[in-house]
Amino acid sequence: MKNQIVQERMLIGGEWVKAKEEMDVFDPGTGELIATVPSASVEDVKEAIKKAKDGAEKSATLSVHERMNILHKAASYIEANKTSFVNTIIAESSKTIREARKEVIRCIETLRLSAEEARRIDGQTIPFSQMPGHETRVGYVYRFPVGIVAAITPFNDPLNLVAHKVGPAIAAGNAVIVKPASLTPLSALRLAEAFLHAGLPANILSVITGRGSNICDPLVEHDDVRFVSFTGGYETGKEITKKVGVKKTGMELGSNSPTIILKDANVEEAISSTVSGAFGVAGQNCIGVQRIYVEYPLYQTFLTRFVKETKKLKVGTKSEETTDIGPMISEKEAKRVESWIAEAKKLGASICCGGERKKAYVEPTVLTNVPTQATIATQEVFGPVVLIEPVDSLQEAIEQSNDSGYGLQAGIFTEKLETAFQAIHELQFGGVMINDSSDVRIDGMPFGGIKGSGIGREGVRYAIEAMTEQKVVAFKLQK
Ligand SMILES: NC(=O)c1ccc[n+]([C@@H]2O[C@H](COP(=O)([O-])OP(=O)(O)OC[C@H]3O[C@@H](n4cnc5c(N)ncnc54)[C@H](O)[C@@H]3O)[C@@H](O)[C@H]2O)c1
Ligand SMILES: O=C[C@H](O)CS(=O)(=O)O
Repeated sequence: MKNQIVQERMLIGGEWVKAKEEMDVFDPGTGELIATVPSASVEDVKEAIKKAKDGAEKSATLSVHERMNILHKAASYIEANKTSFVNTIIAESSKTIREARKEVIRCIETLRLSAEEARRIDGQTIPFSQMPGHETRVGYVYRFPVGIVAAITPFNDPLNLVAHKVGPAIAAGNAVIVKPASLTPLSALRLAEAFLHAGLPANILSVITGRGSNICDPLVEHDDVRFVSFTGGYETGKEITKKVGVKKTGMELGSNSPTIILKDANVEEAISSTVSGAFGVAGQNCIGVQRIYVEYPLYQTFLTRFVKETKKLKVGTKSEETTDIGPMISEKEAKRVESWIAEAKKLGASICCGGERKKAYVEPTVLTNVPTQATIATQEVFGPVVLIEPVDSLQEAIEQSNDSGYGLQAGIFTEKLETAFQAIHELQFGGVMINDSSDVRIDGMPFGGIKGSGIGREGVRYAIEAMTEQKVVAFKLQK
């Protein structure tokens, strides 16, 4: 039986509204139309900002325990409706049922962390008398909310990466306007429902659905928006930074993450971690393993074992428990990855396994001997493809790893502490994982990259810092 097509509404202030135009949402695995969402207009954006001004005043006056209570209640609502949230992620995104369950659990953690961190938004006293002439001054610094946060989010984690912006924004006493990915907007709408059930006052949260720049430009350019929190591709981030003007931004961008396997590595651990890191979410993971550098004595053994494990992965229907890899987010993206593989092969690369595409599904693919001028060697593939190359030494592995416009996270497998510390010091990334692949994140850690991978850090406490301003207060005491 064909799924019922749900005509969704978007949340502006405290009201669920339609727009003059609608936008279709498809299941990337079947190509079926699963819902329509409003395609917001510039007028809708302006209305959301107007409502958010009122929301920001309300949010700032909420006590810390009120914010904590709302965040915990939202988390509990999601926990009580876990299956529904899992099914929404499966329907609109690339995720398998096992991947979707993990994301819902992480979203609950993110919101509970946000509640906890709300009680830790503190300041410090300033010893003014350190400076001659200021002996009679005492003072302190404290944090206050920026006001309105614009949150623009990507398709691959349609729930938890929205929570990583909404949770900290509310914990810090802000209003937040979310513009979710046009391909996966439904989970963000369900998250908004959770907050309304939790008693979030009207106008603090809006979720405006629609396409990219036509509604994002008026959002990010507006002077009343004081923090732009963007997660997405490098090119989009670059466009946004040109438009935001004088306001705080957080940029969580792309990567082509490396993992180094030295000859003293625990091979079984390395294989398990890098296979999972390379092909989770069909490779559509910002910290997914795209490049693996293996020290020569281990290279052939590692490559043979990696290919053997890769061939065991089941590509298939997202809702089946046995499926390891679902579809990419669209057939268009799958064709892009297919063309990058073809280009690498034409330039001399070898395909050890995979390489085939069927509609939006791409087989997990292992390439070797990839020329450095190949697109797939330098850009972010954001698909189920990994390059495995030999290196003569740690130094060569570090040089190859750093030879990238990105710098999000890297991994290295070695048993030697000195080697690990050399890699930690010399790898130019926002995160270095030891005896793990690059694909490691907990929701409480500082997360973000350098170079083309972004500006600033997310992770609940760090997002709260970015979504607040500091105010210094000094009292001049009477002598
Ligand atoms: N660093 C991180 O934390 C992180 C996490 C997840 C994904 N990502 C990155 O996101 C990318 C994949 O996600 P995507 O394809 O949704 O990214 P994308 O840049 O295509 O879109 C991200 C968001 O920006 C919106 N957008 C598109 N064009 C825009 C424009 N001109 N102005 C303003 N907004 C615009 C989209 O509608 C979407 O909501 C990858 O590069 C991935 O590495 C990074
Ligand atoms: O795609 C990038 C994500 O931020 C990684 S994680 O899903 O949050 O671990």
